[in-house]
Amino acid sequence: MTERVLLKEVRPYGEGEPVDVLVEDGMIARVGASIDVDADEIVHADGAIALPGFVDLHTHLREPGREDAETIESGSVAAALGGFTSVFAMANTDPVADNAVVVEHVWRRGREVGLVDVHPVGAVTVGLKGEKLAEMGTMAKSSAGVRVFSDDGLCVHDPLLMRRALEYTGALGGVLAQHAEDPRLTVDAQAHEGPNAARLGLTGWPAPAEESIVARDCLLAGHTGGSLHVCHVSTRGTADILRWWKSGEDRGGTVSAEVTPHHLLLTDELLETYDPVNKVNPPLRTDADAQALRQALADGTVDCVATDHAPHAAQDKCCEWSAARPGMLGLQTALGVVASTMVVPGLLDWRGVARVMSENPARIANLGDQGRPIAEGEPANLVLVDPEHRWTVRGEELASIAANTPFEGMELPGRVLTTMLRGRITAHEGKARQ
Ligand SMILES: NC(=O)N[C@@H](CC(=O)O)C(=O)O
Ligand SMILES: [Zn+2]
Repeated sequence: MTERVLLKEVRPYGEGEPVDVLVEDGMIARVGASIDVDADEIVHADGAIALPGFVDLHTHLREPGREDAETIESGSVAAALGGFTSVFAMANTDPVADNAVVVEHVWRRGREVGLVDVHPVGAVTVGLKGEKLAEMGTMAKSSAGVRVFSDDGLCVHDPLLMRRALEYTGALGGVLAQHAEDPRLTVDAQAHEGPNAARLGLTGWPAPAEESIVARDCLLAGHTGGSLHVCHVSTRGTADILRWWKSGEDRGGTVSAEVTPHHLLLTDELLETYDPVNKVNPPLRTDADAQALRQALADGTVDCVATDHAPHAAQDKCCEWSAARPGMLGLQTALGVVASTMVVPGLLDWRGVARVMSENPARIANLGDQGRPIAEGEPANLVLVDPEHRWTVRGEELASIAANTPFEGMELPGRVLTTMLRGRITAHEGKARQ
């Protein structure tokens, strides 16, 4: 096992002159100019940017149940190659992660693979049915130590159940991640409700289906003192509600929010392709929405980026639009899309990227050893990024078993050179190291 790694010429947060970073026993032992010591491995970073390892609050790893789309192993490889050191594995597996047995399995398998910390998310309701609360306390007390709860894929839309869920997760010191989409505002929605969907004869999700749930849940978080995390914010109206919530007085409770890379970049103009690879929930919205989301991420209204990495087997994506499952790959393209939508136009600098891809998600999920400063005495959870390197996305070349990327053929800036988890290199120059 490598105990001592020397990173030559890195630029923490992309600022200042390159420095060397010595990593020993999982910790950053020294940061300074020209460190000259024996090491088990030397990484010549040539001025690459060093950031704290990325934390993804929203990943679908599909194990157990749909190992033909992704496994904890293949998803961990994708995560390490994407620069992640922690991922939160959503509960909509088969069987559902609504009990201690399933969350412990996911947690243990993640540890065995060892490329990224896999934190199982516990379901809020039994079987994701939205009827009665799952045994959240048992999942919290299990060896998996679940702290994030979500019925993601489905919305906890019953108001009393949501109130109780916020009270209960609050008492456990956890956070409730809501997939905000009121199913009673539409029937069989397939896209964003607007002229583009209408032209194709598709029923849509109206923006208020998301916004009304977000507004209600913010008020409930305040009333209960609970901790709400809004998954994949997709509309301008949601950003406005969050901005109102976060402005001014202390309203009680805590509200945080994530945006996906695809909602920052893509719009419902892609409906015209009629290619199910572009089908996702919440749906791709308008250009005005995407612009508002970029602004909201830049000004802190939306706290973080989360991938909503949602692999689907070919047969679930290569069919007619309405039969296709919603969801797209995201782990290996997240950095590139954030770089192109936020860094290149000057909306975020690299310190800002560290904030939205590592520090804020680590804070929301209460991870003590992630999203930490790059400084002596801190845990060595790091990613080295070459900002100049542009690469072309090829679904077949991604590590996921599924290949459903909406960014196929797109050239993205920013390449992950090295990912390091507690001092161990988990990915280097495009290869994971198990
Ligand atoms: N985002 C999606 O379109 N799909 C996700 C569920 C989800 O994140 O809502 C999935 O599990 O496939
Ligand atoms: Zn969701």
